[in-house]
Amino acid sequence: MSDEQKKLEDLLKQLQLNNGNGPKINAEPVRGTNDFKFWKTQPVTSLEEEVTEEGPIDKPKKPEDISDKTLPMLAEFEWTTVDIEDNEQLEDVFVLLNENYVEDRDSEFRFNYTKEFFKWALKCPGWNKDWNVGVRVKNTGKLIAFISAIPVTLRVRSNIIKSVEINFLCVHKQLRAKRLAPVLIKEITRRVNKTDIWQALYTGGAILPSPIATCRYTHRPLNWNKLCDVGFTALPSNSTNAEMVAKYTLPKVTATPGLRVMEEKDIEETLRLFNRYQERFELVQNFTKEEFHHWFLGGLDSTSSKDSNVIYSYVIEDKDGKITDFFSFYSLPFSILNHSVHKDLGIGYLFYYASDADFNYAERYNEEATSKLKKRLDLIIRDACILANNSKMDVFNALTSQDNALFLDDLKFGSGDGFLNFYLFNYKAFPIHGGLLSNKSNDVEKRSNLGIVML
Ligand SMILES: CCCCCCCCCCCCCC(=O)SCCNC(=O)CCNC(=O)[C@H](O)C(C)(C)COP(=O)(O)OP(=O)(O)OC[C@H]1O[C@@H](n2cnc3c(N)ncnc32)[C@H](O)[C@@H]1OP(=O)(O)O
Repeated sequence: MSDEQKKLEDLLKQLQLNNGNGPKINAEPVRGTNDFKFWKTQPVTSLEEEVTEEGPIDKPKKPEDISDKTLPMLAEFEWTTVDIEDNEQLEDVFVLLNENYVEDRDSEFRFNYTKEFFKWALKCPGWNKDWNVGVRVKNTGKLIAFISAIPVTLRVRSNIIKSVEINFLCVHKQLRAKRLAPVLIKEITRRVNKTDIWQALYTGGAILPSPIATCRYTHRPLNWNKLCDVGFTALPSNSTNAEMVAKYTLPKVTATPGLRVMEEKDIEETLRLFNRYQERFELVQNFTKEEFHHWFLGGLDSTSSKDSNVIYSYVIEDKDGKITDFFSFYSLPFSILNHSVHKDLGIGYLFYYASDADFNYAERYNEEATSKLKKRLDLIIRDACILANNSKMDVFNALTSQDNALFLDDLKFGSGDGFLNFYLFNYKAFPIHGGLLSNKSNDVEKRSNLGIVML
């Protein structure tokens, strides 16, 4: 591995952003399902099993069959339902997450979760106050653990599943390995089951029984100089600074004719385009109009996440006024501690996109269809990088999901060390291709059949 690659790998290692425990994946010894004391008791597909039929694992239950009582909790702690509309309680959550969500990091960088980010992530249409579950120290009231659920409608191949997405599971660093996580998971399961929902989607770096898909993180440096300055990377010995800057420098102006910020009036047409694009994937989230509005135009109220620079959505309109493409990315920066000049590191994450470039072809893998879509995605995702850069983001992340493998190499996204596993709770499903070949490089030909992006 060259110096430059090594440095980039180091940079990428530090940028294992989503779900914190990504970097551990390679170090984990291989375990069998029986070694998972908690998970072997849950309705999940075991690691050894070959799925022969898709569908729920547990026998059907009714909400009345589920206990009304919270799970027992250790004497010094107590359950709390975090009211995320109360600024103080919301602050407790982001202090907990900012300080404890990401592991394996010297105390140089921290996620800079903001209230706006949480409002966007947790207050989606249909959100349930009861599903923001915390644990506090009885004496002091300090929040030491959290888990959340939001409602989603999933499509797994042709089956529509009313479900939840579980996210932001976190236990304070000093209280790790005390089996609190299984209690949090069981408590959120109880609360969700009480509303007659029996399936969940979740992701993580850790390998648990059993991933339905595995994707890899990729990262596109935008501001090489700053990434160097803050110690994320150093100048490779065989390159000049000018060469590295030239490699990653993007123009200020986007290239796609008709590109503009997505507006309220575009919602219906863009959702139609998006739904049609998503048909190609085997696992997707189905959005209602209201949900689409929330996830792509920001919050539900006037203090919208869009205005707070959390979610960025763009459409491309042709000369007849038809929307032909759309793309979106969100921002979740790091705070840089103890640096004299730089206080933040801007990080953009590719979210959803759609294009009609291959709609005239019945077959997704048709050579001409592939070439048209690749050309289009190269153009529009490059513009996404330009816009992210113009919005002061320093690096742009994408997974190997969706059709991403078509543009990742061309647009200079480097493969990261982290992998993200996708899991379904109480639902057996055949594996879904995550866009990786067996040697873990991008599968440019087949791309991915996973059409869902989780925060
Ligand atoms: C229908 C509704 C259903 C709803 C529920 C659906 C399921 C939702 C599932 C949750 C989806 C979350 C999605 C996200 O938010 S993924 C993000 C997870 N958070 C982080 O990585 C932040 C930093 N880490 C921590 O805060 C802690 O290390 C956590 C909280 C992760 C574990 O705490 P701790 O380190 O103190 O351990 P323990 O002694 O309490 O517990 C040990 C047990 O926990 C199992 N474990 C470890 N990590 C994870 C993990 N990421 N998903 C599921 N299980 C995990 C582990 O294998 C062991 O079980 P087993 O090996 O004995 O079997």
